[in-house]
Amino acid sequence: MTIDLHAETRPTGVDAAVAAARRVIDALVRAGDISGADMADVADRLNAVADDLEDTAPPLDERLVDMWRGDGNTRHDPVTGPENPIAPPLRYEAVDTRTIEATTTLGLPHQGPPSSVHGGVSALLLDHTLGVANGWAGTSGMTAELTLRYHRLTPLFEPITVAARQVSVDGRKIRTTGEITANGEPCVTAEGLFIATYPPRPR
Ligand SMILES: CCCCCCCC/C=C\CCCCCCCC(=O)SCCNC(=O)CCNC(=O)[C@H](O)C(C)(C)COP(=O)(O)OP(=O)(O)OC[C@H]1O[C@@H](n2cnc3c(N)ncnc32)[C@H](O)[C@@H]1OP(=O)(O)O
Repeated sequence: MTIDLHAETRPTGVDAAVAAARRVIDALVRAGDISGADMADVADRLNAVADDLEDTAPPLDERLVDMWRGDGNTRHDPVTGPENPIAPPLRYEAVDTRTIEATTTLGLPHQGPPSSVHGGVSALLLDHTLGVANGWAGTSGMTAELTLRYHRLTPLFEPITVAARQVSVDGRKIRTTGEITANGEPCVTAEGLFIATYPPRPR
């Protein structure tokens, strides 16, 4: 089974609220305590929003079933999910039948070294992108090993491309490679071993 690469971001519903939350996260990290904003008031207003959401949320098991409906890609993951405010979000394009890529620009919430992407964020983006490349190529699995090499700093504030390719499938062992590039230069390269299995989706 191959998967859809695009979880379209909708202009309404939770996607719109999640896009607003991403703006809030970015603006808070940007503002810090040297901003002129009244942060006590900001905290009150954000807590009021959270109170409203918590009061109206469905039971957790109901939401889990909703999140995992269908058999293909999901809308909630922390890398591409239009329903997840911690997702940048990446939007993949097919390069060929086994290779995908996405271009994005990250900002201060994902900072590690000064003006550079946190190494753990790079690992997150690559783990997921390798996993989706497997889904795209037709044989999915869970990460058993992920080996990363950080060649140079990955910049914030300018476009970076995250790409992955399924290299081989040998029984249950899936080997997949990937990279993050900026200006065509590799910043991080990845080699992954995935095992073809997946926990059952909540139904
Ligand atoms: C299948 C259908 C799916 C459909 C989905 C379609 C939609 C797709 C859409 C969107 C894609 C989304 C993409 C998401 C991406 C995110 C990925 C993650 O973050 S995954 C979470 C992090 N990974 C874990 O938490 C794993 C935890 N570990 C485990 O569960 C097990 O250890 C597991 C599954 C990795 C292996 O356990 P075992 O019991 O199933 O398999 P054993 O029998 O131990 O090993 C099988 C073979 O693999 C080797 N193997 C296993 N682990 C190895 C390792 N670490 N290094 C080397 N070899 C290993 C073994 O030596 C064995 O080899 P020999 O058959 O004997 O030759």
